[in-house]
Amino acid sequence: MGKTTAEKIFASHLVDEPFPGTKVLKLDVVMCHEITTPIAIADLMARGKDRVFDPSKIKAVIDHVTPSKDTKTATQAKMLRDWARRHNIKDFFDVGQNGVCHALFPEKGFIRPGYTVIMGDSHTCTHGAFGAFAAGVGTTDLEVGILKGVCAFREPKTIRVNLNGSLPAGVFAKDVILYVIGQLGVNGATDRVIEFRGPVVEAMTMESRMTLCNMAIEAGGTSGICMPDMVTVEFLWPFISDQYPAKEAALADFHRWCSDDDACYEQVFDFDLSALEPIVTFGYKPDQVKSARELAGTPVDQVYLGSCTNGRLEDLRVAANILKGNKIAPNVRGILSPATPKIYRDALAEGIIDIFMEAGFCVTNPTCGACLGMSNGVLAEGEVCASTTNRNFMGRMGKGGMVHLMSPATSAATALEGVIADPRKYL
Ligand SMILES: CC(C)[C@H](C(=O)O)[C@@H](O)C(=O)O
Ligand code: SF4
Repeated sequence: MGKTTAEKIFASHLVDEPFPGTKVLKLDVVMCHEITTPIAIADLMARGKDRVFDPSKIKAVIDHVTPSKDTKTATQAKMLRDWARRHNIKDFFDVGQNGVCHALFPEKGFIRPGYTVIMGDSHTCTHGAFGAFAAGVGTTDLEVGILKGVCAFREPKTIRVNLNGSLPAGVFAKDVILYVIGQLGVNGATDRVIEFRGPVVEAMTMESRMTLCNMAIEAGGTSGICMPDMVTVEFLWPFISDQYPAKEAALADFHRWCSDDDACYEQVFDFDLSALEPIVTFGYKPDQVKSARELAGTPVDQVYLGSCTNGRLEDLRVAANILKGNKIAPNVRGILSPATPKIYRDALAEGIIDIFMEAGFCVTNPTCGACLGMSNGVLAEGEVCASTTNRNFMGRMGKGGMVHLMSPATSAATALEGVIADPRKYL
């Protein structure tokens, strides 16, 4: 019997099985940010265990609220900063170099096919786009990870989602994942790995695959996973070119992590996406989805472009193409947070930032900020935001505020009209 990618990673990283089904895995990367890691640090210090297993395998960033907005967030940032210095963690990203963790760490080339990755953050599943097993964990697991470089998991079963056909114009990875979550439901993949397969994924850039895997958790999934292929090799090539004689050799090496043809899945879904429309959420759960066409005309107060889901260069490009030469509606505020400094600078160099500013957008520094209602665009009570983020929970972007999740294209069209709009008319 063949193995899935997740099964291969579990088998190759297994160090112990203390109880049947509970597997302790060796970790390749432990990622840290300033909201959850300081809690782990404080506890480790209190227990006299202020140590790290391997500073080169720990990556840390201040990203959720940055630069700090008040004493509380400044203290969280300081705890992470002091800890990174104390333990000689070289890959630590502070104000000026920092960006949203799930965009920044892949951009730095920290993730490889076959890796095990944990972080005290639910959207860690994003990194599965590289063919890795990447899972969000709680404080206790994070502490053990930092201290010993291992983590215990119940081995998840894999759900295979075949994305067939090809995406029509104006339809993007975000529409695909919103549609998939709509089909699976918010608990449809609980404690499962979602393996994204098929021609639609194969045609996607790494950025789009990250958008796809990013929201696996919104269907309950432990990790999303895409098969590593030449797209993966091309993305990682600047970081691995000294390790392989040629790209084909890297591809052959990565290929061993792909699921075997005779691997066994708990469930298989087949979706033909050739007629998929732009998708928007309408309620307070990410599986409450309709087409942008059906929701067109719904008023919004703010449009937000950014986050670990859709704050990457290709997202900004798509939105800029729609905004170019136009002004956003007078009733909306437009906010753009490029996800990393590199994305920001590349967007500047391409004239994208100018297009956003000409259209009337406010451009913030790279940060999570508005995505979780902490800074740089918090909603007032009763306000509605069209957003490229991943969660529409009640009050997510501000107490009493409502969020409609959508693609960068749909949010750009919505910004121009001041009401939810179908982006296809701007193509
Ligand atoms: C702050 C952090 C723990 C949280 C998460 O785990 O997801 C945040 O990133 C979010 O998106 O709500
Ligand atoms: S951008 Fe939003 S979803 Fe992503 S890590 Fe930050 S707060 Fe969480």
